[in-house]
Amino acid sequence: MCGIVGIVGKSTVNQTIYDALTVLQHRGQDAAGIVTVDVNAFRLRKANGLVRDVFEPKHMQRLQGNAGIGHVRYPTAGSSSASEAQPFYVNSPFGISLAHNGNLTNTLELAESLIRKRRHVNTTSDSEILLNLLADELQETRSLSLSADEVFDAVAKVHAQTRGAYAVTAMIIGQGLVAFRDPFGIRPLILGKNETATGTEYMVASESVALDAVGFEVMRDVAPGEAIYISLDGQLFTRQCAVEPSYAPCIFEFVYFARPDSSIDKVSVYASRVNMGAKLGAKIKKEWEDHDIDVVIPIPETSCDIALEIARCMDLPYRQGFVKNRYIGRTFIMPGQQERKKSVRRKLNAINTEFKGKNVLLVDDSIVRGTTSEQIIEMAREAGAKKVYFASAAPEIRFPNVYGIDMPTSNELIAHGRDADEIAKIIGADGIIFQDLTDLVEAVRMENPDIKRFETSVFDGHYITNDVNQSYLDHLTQLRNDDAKANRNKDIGTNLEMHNECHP
Ligand SMILES: O=P(O)(O)OC[C@H]1O[C@H](OP(=O)(O)OP(=O)(O)O)[C@H](O)[C@@H]1O
Ligand SMILES: NC(=O)CC[C@H](N)C(=O)O
Ligand SMILES: [Mg+2]
Repeated sequence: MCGIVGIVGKSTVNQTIYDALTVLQHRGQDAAGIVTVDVNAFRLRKANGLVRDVFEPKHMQRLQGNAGIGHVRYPTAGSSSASEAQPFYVNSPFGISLAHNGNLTNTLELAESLIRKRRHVNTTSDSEILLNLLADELQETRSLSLSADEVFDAVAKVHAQTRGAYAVTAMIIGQGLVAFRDPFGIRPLILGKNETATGTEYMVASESVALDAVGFEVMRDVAPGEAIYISLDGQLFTRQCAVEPSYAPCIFEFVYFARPDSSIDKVSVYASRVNMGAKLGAKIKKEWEDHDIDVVIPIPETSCDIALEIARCMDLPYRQGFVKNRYIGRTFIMPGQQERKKSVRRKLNAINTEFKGKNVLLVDDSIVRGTTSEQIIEMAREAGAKKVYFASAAPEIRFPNVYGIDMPTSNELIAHGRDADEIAKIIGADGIIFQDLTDLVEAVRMENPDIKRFETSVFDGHYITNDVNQSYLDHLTQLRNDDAKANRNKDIGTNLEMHNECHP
């Protein structure tokens, strides 16, 4: 899940984009990039690493201009190479730079069609393909100065060819900023503004928290299939560019990805998590009527709001029994299983007194590979817990994700082909309980009943874009299982990469 941002401002935007990316860091820890438009040239800095490490003062000084886009990356296609960090750049027409959150599902088909059009894609990234597709459609216009309608026509043609999930910001030299969201709105995108003495500044971002952090006011979510165009002189245009748009936002944004202080599609992420806690608390009370739980303990950080509500519903004490090292990032979005495994104990440590002699209910937002739960249960026992129960605010994750979450192979999922008892046995829990899917959907929908459905494929195997079959999933397994990724990334660093980087 990456984070994207785009701004057309009235003064230099480098610091604003940087600040926005720092609050979107939870969406991608692998690489970061910013492109600004300095008169008629792009200024680019992108590299592997966290935002605070990628941009040194010397880079910031060169990122001049009143408009720009930014990206934080969590790779879900291609490799982790710095050359696949975003934004991507293509020189024709105009000069376009693009940042993408999501994952395309017809990448191969699109790559072939681009080859037939004599377009070259230099990396294995699906986002570079998306950029070339947009460029190719804009090329068709032949205008030297684009109208908003010409930009929207190009986006409509991109929609017609592209399958999968994509929220995009793209900067076109001499023209403006275009942002669009796939026809199901799988990935989030929000629009905001800032009134200044010299006019209105506009900004789009993955989450509202990015607007809050830089003092922009939220205008509204970008609708599924909709495109936003902001000319460099600051005029805002919008148009629906998809033929049959319909809301199906990814439910995992609410479970795990997004920050609780964000609002996505008019749903407060925090409120949806509290609702998840209420639903799960009610289920535990009903199904474990004679339970012997003494205390509810969250597994920081994402599950804290959920666990607190479970404790309240069950009339049990809530204790923060694990301390999180604030300098270690999110475990699940780390690139390899070894690194993920090692990081759990470096990240979380138990306060023994909260466990000694007690029956504890550990709460997490989700169990994906079981990396966290298995180790955390072991830690709870080492800290002296008598019994360790486990509650997951998401149902069993049994199917791969193809829309921008790196869960490409079912074999890596602990719940794949296993029932709750078998999962409890593997992670070493005395009992386990999962949220029902209908309750999870309801927990989010309660905050915005206008959303009729969500993208829930990891739980039910139903892929909203209707183009995902077993042979596609097998292909993905080959391409993106942990071993394949590790092999592919072995050469990184020795490869010659073609991207603009600021030399020391
Ligand atoms: O079953 P697993 O494969 O371990 O994945 C699930 C865990 O990973 C995430 O935590 P993470 O540490 O990424 O982030 P957080 O601090 O926001 O909870 C999520 O909140 C679960 O705790
Ligand atoms: N998580 C994402 O949104 C990833 C975007 C894109 N597919 C990449 O791998 O760079
Ligand atoms: Mg967690």
